[in-house]
Amino acid sequence: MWRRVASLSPLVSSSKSRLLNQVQVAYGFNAWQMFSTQVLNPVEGGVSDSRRTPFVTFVLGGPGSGKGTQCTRIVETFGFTHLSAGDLLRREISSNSENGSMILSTIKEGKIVPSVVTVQLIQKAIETSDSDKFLIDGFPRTEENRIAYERVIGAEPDIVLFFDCPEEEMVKRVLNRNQGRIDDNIDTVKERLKVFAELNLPVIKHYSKKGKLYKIDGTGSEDEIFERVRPVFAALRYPVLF
Ligand SMILES: Nc1ncnc2c1ncn2[C@@H]1O[C@H](COP(=O)(O)OP(=O)(O)O)[C@@H](O)[C@H]1O
Ligand SMILES: Nc1ccn([C@@H]2O[C@H](COP(=O)(O)OP(=O)(O)O)[C@@H](O)[C@H]2O)c(=O)n1
Ligand SMILES: [Mg+2]
Repeated sequence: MWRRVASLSPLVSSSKSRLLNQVQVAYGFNAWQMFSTQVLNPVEGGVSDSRRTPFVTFVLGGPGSGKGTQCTRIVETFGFTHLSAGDLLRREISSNSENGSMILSTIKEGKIVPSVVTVQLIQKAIETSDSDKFLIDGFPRTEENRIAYERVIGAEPDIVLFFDCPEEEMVKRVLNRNQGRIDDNIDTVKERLKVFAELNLPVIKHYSKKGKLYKIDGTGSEDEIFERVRPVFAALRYPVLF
């Protein structure tokens, strides 16, 4: 059995602020095994207590809500490894993989790439990293994404951040993003907002019900928003983190 002890004080669930204490999370025998920092050592007499599973944060929010920007800040301050689902998919396009043209047209239309593709990319990125704490940004976008991840990885995320931002502000930010993205145009943004409301909000609701959701006000300056994010991570009492 792979065990982890974490004490969390989430600030916000869905609508009301409430204090939660997640004291122990125990996972079964699953894909996280490969993250043990020590392996069974018959010479020294067994399994070390320092075996750990990675700490996973899903980072959600509509297009332009500031997920990537705040992930960069969390990485700088708390040392997480940032995995952006969108970046992984865009990398697949540039590497001319067999799925490249399908991914390109899906992103162009503002639709969602089949979960099997995205989950495989995330799984590979996790497996080839020696980090033990990940921010998975822009994933899961749909209930199908979420269920596929849980099935393949064999675990739920530890916490979920949701950047809540008015549509008007998100549109403004995306149209000013200037990163040469094929989906940063008004028509695709409209579709992405629709997809967000229809398919991503149910995922957010799911994690809210489970007491894992931290809803962050995504308006204001980057610094102001980070000051809302900081306490979430500062409150973690998890030996792997600090
Ligand atoms: N608080 C903010 N105020 C204004 N612009 C922002 C803010 N946070 C991020 N941005 C800008 O908005 C755009 C979208 O941010 P990004 O982090 O890429 O969002 P997401 O990953 O959620 O789509 C980027 O150009 C970014 O520099
Ligand atoms: N889990 C995911 C994440 C992104 N994507 C695709 O990639 C596009 C860009 O995702 P992104 O996370 O980089 O976009 P932003 O919300 O950061 O603007 C999405 O609009 C989808 O077309 C997906 O299909 N499935
Ligand atoms: Mg992003």
